[in-house]
Amino acid sequence: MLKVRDLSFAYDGGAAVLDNISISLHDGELVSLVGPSGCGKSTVLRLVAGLLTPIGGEITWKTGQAPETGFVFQDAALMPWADVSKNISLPLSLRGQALDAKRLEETLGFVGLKGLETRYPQALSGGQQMRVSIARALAADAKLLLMDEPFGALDEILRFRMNDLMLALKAEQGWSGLFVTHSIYEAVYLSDRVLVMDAGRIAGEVTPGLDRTLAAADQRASKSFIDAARKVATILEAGSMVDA
Ligand SMILES: Nc1ncnc2c1ncn2[C@@H]1O[C@H](COP(=O)(O)OP(=O)(O)OP(=O)(O)O)[C@@H](O)[C@H]1O
Repeated sequence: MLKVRDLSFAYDGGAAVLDNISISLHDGELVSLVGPSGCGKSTVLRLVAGLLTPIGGEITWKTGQAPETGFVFQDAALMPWADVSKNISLPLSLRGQALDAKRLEETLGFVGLKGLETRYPQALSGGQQMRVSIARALAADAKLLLMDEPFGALDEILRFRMNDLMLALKAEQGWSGLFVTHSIYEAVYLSDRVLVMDAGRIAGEVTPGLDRTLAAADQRASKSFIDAARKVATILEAGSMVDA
C-alpha cells in the first residue's frame, strides 16, 4: 500500500529529526512504531498524512495516491456540541457528503455504540469516547488508519478491550494501519510487524507471528508474544535514550 523510502525531515531548518527512514506497509497490515519519547514516531505519521513535507526521500502509494485515510489520536477530540451520530459523520459532512443511515448503523454496531447515537460526548465514558473517535475514522470507509497513541490515556483493562476491538475491526474490514505507541506489549499484541525507532531512525524490526486463534489472555502468555516483546525490549535497550 505504502512505501516510505530514505525519508529525512527537520523542523524549521533545525537538526534532522528523521534520518533516512524506510518503511513499507502492505495491504491489510498493521505496523507499529515503538520507541522512546522524541524519537520521531509522530513525525513519521504526520509525513505519511501529508501534513509535513520531507527534506529528503519519498513516500509512494501503490495506487498512485493516498487512499481514504482515518486518524485516531490519544485525545478523542470529539465536538462537544454534536451528538455521537453527528461526531461520526463529521468528516463526511465537512466534505459536503452525508453518511447514509445504514452505514451509520453498521459503524455503531462495529464499535458497540448502538443506542448511544443521541448522547453528547460529555455523557460518555473515556472508552465510549474513544469508540466514537474510532467509528469516526472508519465511517468514511478508510483504507488506512493512522493512529497516534490512541489508547495511551486509558486504564489497562480498557486498553486491552480497545486492542481487541481494533483487531476484530481490522479482521472484519481489512484496512491497513500505522500505529504509534510507547507500549512494547501493545505493539506486539496488535501488530503484524513492530518497527523499533531510536533517535530518528529504524533501529530494528520484529515480526511477532502470534497465533490469532488463541484467546486474549493465552495470547499474552504465549511464547511467541513473550519472545517478540523481549526482542523489542532488547533493541530498545541497545539504543540511545532520546530526551532521557
Ligand atoms: N512542531 C515542531 N517543531 C519543532 N520541533 C518539533 C515539533 N514537533 C516535534 N518536534 C521535535 O521533533 C522530535 C520528534 O518529535 P515526535 O513528536 O515525532 O517524537 P515522538 O517519538 O512521537 O515523541 P512522543 O513519543 O513523546 O510523542 C522531538 O525532538 C521533538 O521535540
